[in-house]
Amino acid sequence: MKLVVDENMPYVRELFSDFGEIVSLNGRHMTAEQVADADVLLVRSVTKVNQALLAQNSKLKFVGSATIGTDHIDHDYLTSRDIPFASAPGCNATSVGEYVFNALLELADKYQASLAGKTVGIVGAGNTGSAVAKCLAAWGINTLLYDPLLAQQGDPREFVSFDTLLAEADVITLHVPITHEGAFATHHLIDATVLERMKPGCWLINACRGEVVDNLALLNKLKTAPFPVVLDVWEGEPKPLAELVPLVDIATPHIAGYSLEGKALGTFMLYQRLCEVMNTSADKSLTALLPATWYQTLTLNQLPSAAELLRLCRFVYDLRDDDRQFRKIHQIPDGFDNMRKNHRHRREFSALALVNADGSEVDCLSKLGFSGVIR
Ligand SMILES: NC(=O)C1=CN([C@@H]2O[C@H](COP(=O)(O)OP(=O)(O)OC[C@H]3O[C@@H](n4cnc5c(N)ncnc54)[C@H](O)[C@@H]3O)[C@@H](O)[C@H]2O)C=CC1
Ligand SMILES: O=C(O)C(=O)[C@H](O)COP(=O)(O)O
Repeated sequence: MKLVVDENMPYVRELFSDFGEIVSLNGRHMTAEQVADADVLLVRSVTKVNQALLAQNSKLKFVGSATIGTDHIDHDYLTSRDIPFASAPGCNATSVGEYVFNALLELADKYQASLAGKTVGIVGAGNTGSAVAKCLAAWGINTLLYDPLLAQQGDPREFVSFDTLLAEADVITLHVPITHEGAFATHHLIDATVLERMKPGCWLINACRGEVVDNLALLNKLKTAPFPVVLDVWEGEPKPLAELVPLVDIATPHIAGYSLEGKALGTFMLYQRLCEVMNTSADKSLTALLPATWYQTLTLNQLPSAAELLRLCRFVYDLRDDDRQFRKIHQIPDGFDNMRKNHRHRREFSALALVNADGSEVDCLSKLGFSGVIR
């Protein structure tokens, strides 16, 4: 069999070599000719999988996307061709949760604000929104959930209306798929009108899809009445609105989900699904592939202060490094994609084990709400 795969997918060879020949390609520029004789196609979010890409291929047996979002997939077309499809729901949700938590700590530090008194409005309470809520709950930070679809489905959590969210949230963080139709379409959910209705000085974080925020409206707002903004995703990726970048507090190139664990789990979930489709047993283990837990000696108080918590979070993942690099490269041709391709995968908190200088175990990470072995 021939497997055509996105070159930015870790552990593909370890997991898929038994199935046949692996051809790694640039996902953004994959062509119909390149996939014409593929038996299996494995992509990430930058490959549009549709009739234009697949029309020349009559032997495709499986398409997988190692991502949470599937807006790049023409599901109707795959169904019409009877081609099995799998994505990786939730694979990098912890990574997004930790990114947002780190971003909040950075903003609090920059503006000398306390997170304790803030109310964080989470738009979309699925896997990534819930991961954010978990981090915040562990620190006693008040959250509001807005998710009319889950509310309608009888999810037992408490939900608020969009009006309440706008009226009460000091921070709004976005965790919805990009959708263009229906009562709850998310395209430009945050537009000029909504930006005016947010509480003055409300912080805004977008780590879902760029088009959920009207970037031009945001630019105009920031020019006249600046407020704290974190953008991991941009309208028009890989070419973000150049004028917008200097006006936001933290700017990164769609890497909120780029923990090693999150990316690896995405690949692994496709491996499991392909094994099912091919009726073969999935005998490989993700744990065996991931590098060992790492250890570090840090001196920490039993209950870290906000400053100490920030130091700890920066030790695991220093968001400022990605922000600094992104500001340098975002206008260079291919800068956005090259930064993503060469991104040094950060580990999640679950991969961290800490001991105090005296050798005693540190349990403060459990306060963060992150699962994992703390030593
Ligand atoms: N920046 C990054 O690296 C990443 C971005 N993403 C993006 O984040 C999105 C969300 O991911 P998950 O939370 O895992 O998806 P999910 O499917 O678990 O949750 C999404 C939630 O949004 C809700 N929703 C849909 N329309 C809504 C609306 N108009 N208002 C409020 N809620 C609405 C749904 O009911 C659902 O509960 C993905 O679709 C993807 O586009 C996901 C992973 C990484
Ligand atoms: O999982 C998703 O959904 C994402 O947005 C991905 O983490 C984005 O990464 P790439 O698929 O573009 O590498």
